[in-house]
Amino acid sequence: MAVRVAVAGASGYAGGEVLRLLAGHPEVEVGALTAHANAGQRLGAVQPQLVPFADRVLEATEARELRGHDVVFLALPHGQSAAVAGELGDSVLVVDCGADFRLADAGEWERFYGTPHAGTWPYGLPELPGAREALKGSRRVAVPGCFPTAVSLALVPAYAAGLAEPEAVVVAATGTSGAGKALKPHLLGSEVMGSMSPYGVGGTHRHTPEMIQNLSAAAGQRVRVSFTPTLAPMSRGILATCSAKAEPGTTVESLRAVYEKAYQDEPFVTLLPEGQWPATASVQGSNSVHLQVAYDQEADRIVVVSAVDNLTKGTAGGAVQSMNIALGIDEGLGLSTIGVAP
Ligand SMILES: NC(=O)C1=CN([C@@H]2O[C@H](COP(=O)(O)OP(=O)(O)OC[C@H]3O[C@@H](n4cnc5c(N)ncnc54)[C@H](OP(=O)(O)O)[C@@H]3O)[C@@H](O)[C@H]2O)C=CC1
Ligand SMILES: CC(=O)N[C@@H](CCC(=O)OP(=O)(O)O)C(=O)O
Repeated sequence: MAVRVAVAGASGYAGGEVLRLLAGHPEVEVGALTAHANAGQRLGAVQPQLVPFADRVLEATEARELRGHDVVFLALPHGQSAAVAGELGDSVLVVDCGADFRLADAGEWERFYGTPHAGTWPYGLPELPGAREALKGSRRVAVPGCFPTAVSLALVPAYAAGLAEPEAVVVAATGTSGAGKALKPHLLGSEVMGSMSPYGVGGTHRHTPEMIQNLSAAAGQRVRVSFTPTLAPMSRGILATCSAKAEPGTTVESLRAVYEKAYQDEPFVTLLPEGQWPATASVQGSNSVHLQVAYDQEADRIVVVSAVDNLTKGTAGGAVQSMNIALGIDEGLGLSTIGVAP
């Protein structure tokens, strides 16, 4: 019997990408689609790429529209998820693409988001140690942020193997879709085209505590992270350059061996052949993460570069992958490893 799924926030970028993937999922039947300002519109008017659902009408995001489904994806602004989830009942699988339930530390949540902490749900990054076990059978999933996905997959193997000192530096370029669909002057084409710029500099970006949480869990000690995001003139994609000082004895061979072992059985993480570097175009529209590692002998630093599509593996792909695990169906259903480059 098909799994009946609703999507709240179906007019937005994350909700639209969830629907694109669900359209190709063989065990899913798409039910209610909800929105906020766009409630009452045909989906085709705001998401014309979603042809199979074009004539669906967007409902208001209210519990009565979302009840009666096996799975509800929430792709809402931060702070909106707890109230909706609270009205859905414990037997419904709620997959939250927002940040509300990602952090375990209430103090860190309040420091970066400025609102009371809603709680902590199993974390939807299955490739992290222990994550699949926590997701299996769960009825709540917190989908990671797009940058923490790219950075955690890049650095967790090094920390888990004790190859890196507990202080990482990350500079990551992102496409503009990471900021959502709402109009913002700094995202106008005339501001973004032909230009790159940093934002959230100096430890202020809200994904920093999420990266610290994941890397510290792998390292078994607190890992400090200096994170600088930059906005790149592209719609989708993240290219994260992550580095940390190497622990004594690290060699390029030991580093590569750790990453080969960590990801040899992971369908959505590809360690590229030596000398080949990740590019955002290669993972666009796919649930893949591409990685490359290097050991900078002169600086004595491990350097790991990762590429993800922020909307696919960085949000909706990770959400669907986590749904599959939670429901006990094939983890790869509805997901592709193939990008759309060029
Ligand atoms: N974009 C990305 O790369 C990523 C996004 N996410 C997360 O996914 C969530 C959605 O982000 P994204 O799709 O980018 O944002 P968008 O701005 O593109 O979409 C927001 C969605 O939420 C709806 N909405 C807006 N205000 C409210 C409200 N007050 N109550 C209920 N619904 C509301 C909008 O409806 P309407 O259009 O009708 O107003 C729209 O459907 C966020 O939590 C974001 O952090 C996570 C990882 C990456
Ligand atoms: C370009 C841009 O603004 N990107 C967003 C990434 C948002 C994201 O991945 O997710 P959450 O909002 O769910 O945490 C940012 O840096 O805040």
